[in-house]
Amino acid sequence: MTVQNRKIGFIGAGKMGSALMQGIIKAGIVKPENLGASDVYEPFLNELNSQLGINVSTDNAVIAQASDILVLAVKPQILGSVLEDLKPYINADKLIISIAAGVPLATYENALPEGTRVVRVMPNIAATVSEAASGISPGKNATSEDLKTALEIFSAVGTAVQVPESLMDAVTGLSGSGPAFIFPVIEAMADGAVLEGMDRKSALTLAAQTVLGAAKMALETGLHPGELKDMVTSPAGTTIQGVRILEEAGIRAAFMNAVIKASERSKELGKK
Ligand SMILES: NC(=O)C1=CN([C@@H]2O[C@H](COP(=O)(O)OP(=O)(O)OC[C@H]3O[C@@H](n4cnc5c(N)ncnc54)[C@H](OP(=O)(O)O)[C@@H]3O)[C@@H](O)[C@H]2O)C=CC1
Ligand SMILES: O=C(O)[C@@H]1CCC=N1
Repeated sequence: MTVQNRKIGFIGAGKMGSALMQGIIKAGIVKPENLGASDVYEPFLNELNSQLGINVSTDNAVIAQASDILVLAVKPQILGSVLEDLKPYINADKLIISIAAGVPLATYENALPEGTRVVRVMPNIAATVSEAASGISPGKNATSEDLKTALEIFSAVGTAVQVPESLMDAVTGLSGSGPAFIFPVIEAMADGAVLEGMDRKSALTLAAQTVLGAAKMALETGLHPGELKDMVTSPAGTTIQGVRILEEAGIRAAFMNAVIKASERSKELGKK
């Protein structure tokens, strides 16, 4: 069964919930009238209703009851109380997809009625432009059809891969948080060119396209990033000078540590 004729509801229509809704509508896998969202902030819901044509409510119960697939997109810190509120409206006919950082599948399975089908997903904000990277782990009651459904939804907004749940915190630290590690790289590289005299707009365009092009080469050639770096660094040329500066600044350790720290925070959030 495809998601085409199923009703998908979002509990929480903040940054990630609305990014996913935009991406899903853009991909055309669900009609706006089959999408719904609830949130505590009404003006934002009204904006989503007028921009995307989706159904909205400030009452989570309304969206939960109307949905076949319920995407939980609230902060991990308030998830416990949201699950308590939702419990009366959940049964084994509904598929629950949660994108909350850190929270293990067992938390949902224990808090919701026996047999509830849950899939845990960690997407990223690039769903807005159909380029999300998502990790997906099905829970103990999820069927193979449920996994297919989750893969269909998250592949429609980018790339989605199944991962064992034990790696979901690593996915969170890497691709969930990762866009925020790369945006400053784009900004800082552009700053360098601005310092050299380039206008800000051209500098940002060239910096962002450089990151996009490098990522595309890594994905499409399948070559090791070290080999790709070697293709740019001419002997006694410009690039190797820049590479030395980055190595002196400890860029590799900094990025590794950022991913590790974010993964650790994801683990911590799951324990609360
Ligand atoms: N942002 C990202 O890049 C990513 C986020 N995630 C996950 O997505 C989830 C949402 O994150 P994000 O979108 O950034 O957070 P946001 O704060 O932007 O969105 C959460 C929304 O839920 C609303 N809300 C608060 N309480 C309730 C409630 N009881 N019922 C319904 N809605 C409520 C919030 O309103 P208010 O602000 O008024 O409290 C807010 O609009 C988190 O669990 C996060 O871990 C996963 C991957 C990437
Ligand atoms: O920062 C966070 O906690 C969320 C999860 C991954 C991206 N944003």
